[in-house]
Amino acid sequence: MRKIAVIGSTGSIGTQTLDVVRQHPDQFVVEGIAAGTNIDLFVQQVNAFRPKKASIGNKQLADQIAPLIPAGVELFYGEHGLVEVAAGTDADFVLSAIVGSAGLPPTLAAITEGKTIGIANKETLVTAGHIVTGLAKQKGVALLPVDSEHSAIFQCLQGESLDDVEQITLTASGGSFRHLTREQLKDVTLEDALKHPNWSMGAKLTIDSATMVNKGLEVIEAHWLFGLPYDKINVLLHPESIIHSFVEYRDGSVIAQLGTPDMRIPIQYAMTYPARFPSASKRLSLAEVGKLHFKEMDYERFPCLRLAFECGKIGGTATTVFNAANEVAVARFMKREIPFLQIETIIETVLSRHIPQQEADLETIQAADQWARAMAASL
Ligand SMILES: NC(=O)C1=CN([C@@H]2O[C@H](COP(=O)(O)OP(=O)(O)OC[C@H]3O[C@@H](n4cnc5c(N)ncnc54)[C@H](OP(=O)(O)O)[C@@H]3O)[C@@H](O)[C@H]2O)C=CC1
Ligand SMILES: CC(=O)[C@@H](O)[C@H](O)COP(=O)(O)O
Ligand SMILES: [Mn+2]
Repeated sequence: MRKIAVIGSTGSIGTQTLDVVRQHPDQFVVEGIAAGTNIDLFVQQVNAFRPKKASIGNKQLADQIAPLIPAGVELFYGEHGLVEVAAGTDADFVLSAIVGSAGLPPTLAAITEGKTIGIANKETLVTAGHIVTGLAKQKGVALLPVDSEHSAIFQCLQGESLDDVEQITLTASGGSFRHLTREQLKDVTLEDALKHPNWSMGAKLTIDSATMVNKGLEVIEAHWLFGLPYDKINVLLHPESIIHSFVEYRDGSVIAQLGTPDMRIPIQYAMTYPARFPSASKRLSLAEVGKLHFKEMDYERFPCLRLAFECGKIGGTATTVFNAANEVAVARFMKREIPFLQIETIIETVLSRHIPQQEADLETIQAADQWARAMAASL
């Protein structure tokens, strides 16, 4: 029986993780769950899974739901609660699935306690990749990818040597506006941005996919997860999201991972690794799909991807600032304060005012994150 904790249990990844638990009740027990504001779903989850520890976004929400929490479940709130759920139970596997760099403290706490991490929260690696991977190495902790592209690469690397890898290619759907020109992007709405062509995901990630920031975050995530230099990481437009990513080896062989766009497949793989369990997910029929399409990335059309590569190569606090500026810009777009194209303007402007610091410790990273947030909010 694997004991798990889910950080971000009410979100897209969190609910699908709990679906996997429901499909394999004899394999998993939920020791902890943490969420933000969705108290109705959170209370349902607490009553269904009876974790030892549960945490909600803030004290006010905790007081509101306390009478609905069954005996035997300890209720926490806020950042302290996230850390309690991530690190303070008997769970041996923690699924890190909140959104944004808020995922950093609980992920570091779980690693410190030696827990295996299923890492969906890419912002954690982009914000402090060297700290997260350094601590994981020191503690002998596995960071198992959940992001579909990284799970694909991880699967393609099984039994292979990294020395034989010529390059890896992350596929990109192109997002909600892939058929639009930059001129047409001036007038797009929030509602349109939230319609991803292939995946059902949280709002922030869906917007990131439309700006191609998501692929930029994923390039940096791949650098940290697989220890590859940026010139070995490639991106290819693939509108169907069937080939989730692939690895090219030095003998000319290419190994790809394919599947229907269903996150329960990579989530379950991380939860059961190195075993594979049965899954109810829809099977891929290539005959039904018929054709797959591919196109070189256009870095003029998607400047945020170019910026992400640049920040990744600079390293240090550059990626921290890239991520934090984006988080604030996306939140502002979702509040309808700024038009879509200003997301990239804000990221670019904040980066242009930042002097990156190398080999930054956690305090320096957090200061850079806060500075970028304040700057992005003020523009
Ligand atoms: N969705 C997907 O298919 C994929 C997601 N990812 C990554 O996984 C992460 C989660 O994405 P996704 O599930 O789509 O996001 P969602 O917005 O759907 O869910 C986010 C979850 O985090 C919780 N949360 C957010 N902020 C806080 C906070 N400060 N404290 C406590 N809980 C918080 C939310 O709680 P509540 O809703 O209750 O407020 C919710 O449970 C992101 O980093 C994303 O990039 C990666 C690959 C695929
Ligand atoms: C499902 C998943 O992994 C998302 O991160 C996905 O990558 C979004 O798709 P695109 O960024 O390719 O549009
Ligand atoms: Mn992805």
